[in-house]
Amino acid sequence: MTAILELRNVSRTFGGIRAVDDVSFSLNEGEIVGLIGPNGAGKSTLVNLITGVHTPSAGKVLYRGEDVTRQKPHQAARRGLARTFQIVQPFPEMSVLENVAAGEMFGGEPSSYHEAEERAAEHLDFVGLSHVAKTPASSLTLPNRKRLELAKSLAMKPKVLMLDEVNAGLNPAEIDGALDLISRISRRGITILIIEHLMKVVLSVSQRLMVLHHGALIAEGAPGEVVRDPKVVEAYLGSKFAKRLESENYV
Ligand SMILES: Nc1ncnc2c1ncn2[C@@H]1O[C@H](COP(=O)(O)OP(=O)(O)OP(=O)(O)O)[C@@H](O)[C@H]1O
Repeated sequence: MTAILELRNVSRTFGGIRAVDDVSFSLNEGEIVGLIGPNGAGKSTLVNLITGVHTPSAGKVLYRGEDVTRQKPHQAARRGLARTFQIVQPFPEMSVLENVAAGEMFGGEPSSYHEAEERAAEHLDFVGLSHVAKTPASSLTLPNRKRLELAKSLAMKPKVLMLDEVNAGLNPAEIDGALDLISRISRRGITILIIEHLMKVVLSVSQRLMVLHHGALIAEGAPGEVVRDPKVVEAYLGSKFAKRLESENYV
């Protein structure tokens, strides 16, 4: 398999805090990889390092083998390194369709605004929001805001899509819908890095799992092995919960 994204010994410090500590990994084209770890482990910082929001203090970020360590956020976006945000922030006054069309104008290089809206309508159809296309984004329910966030990121023509807690706050039926959508996005060939606190969710979609703790990658591999790793049980899962995941056949 070809690595689409690679981090080599990446660290990032903020003052005295080592938010990301000597992290190395690759994402292969088309994979869905889960990233888990306790609050403050460095997950969001890692995404910010991949999308050019922060520059590593040390180490390298490679995209398709090209050194992109010092890229700016707009350059990362043009390369197709896209993310969703934990706190969903659409342009509230604009309609759902206009929100996605804005993403197309920025990342999709349409020949006209009309074309941007046409493509935006296709993204809304894909995520199941056609029926609220003309509604102001501010009036959407939480699950639909999350779908809008995904439609906006699809407008950016992502190659690697980083999903930050897209299932937080959803009920089980809404989570099933979101997981179905993530699988359909993956089938388009988009590589997915999913950051998720809900273990049952991350285990149901991830082909590989990585665990961050105090900024360092403490485990990486097949989900079943990672969940049984004593370091991961101690740092994150707790032995009771890890056993429950096994007994309920999640791993
Ligand atoms: N811009 C910043 N300036 C200073 N410290 C920061 C900055 N961004 C992150 N940190 C610190 O880096 C560490 C890692 O934070 P980060 O938000 O990446 O963790 P996280 O794993 O995403 O947490 P959560 O699951 O709560 O979102 C924390 O100690 C945090 O306070």
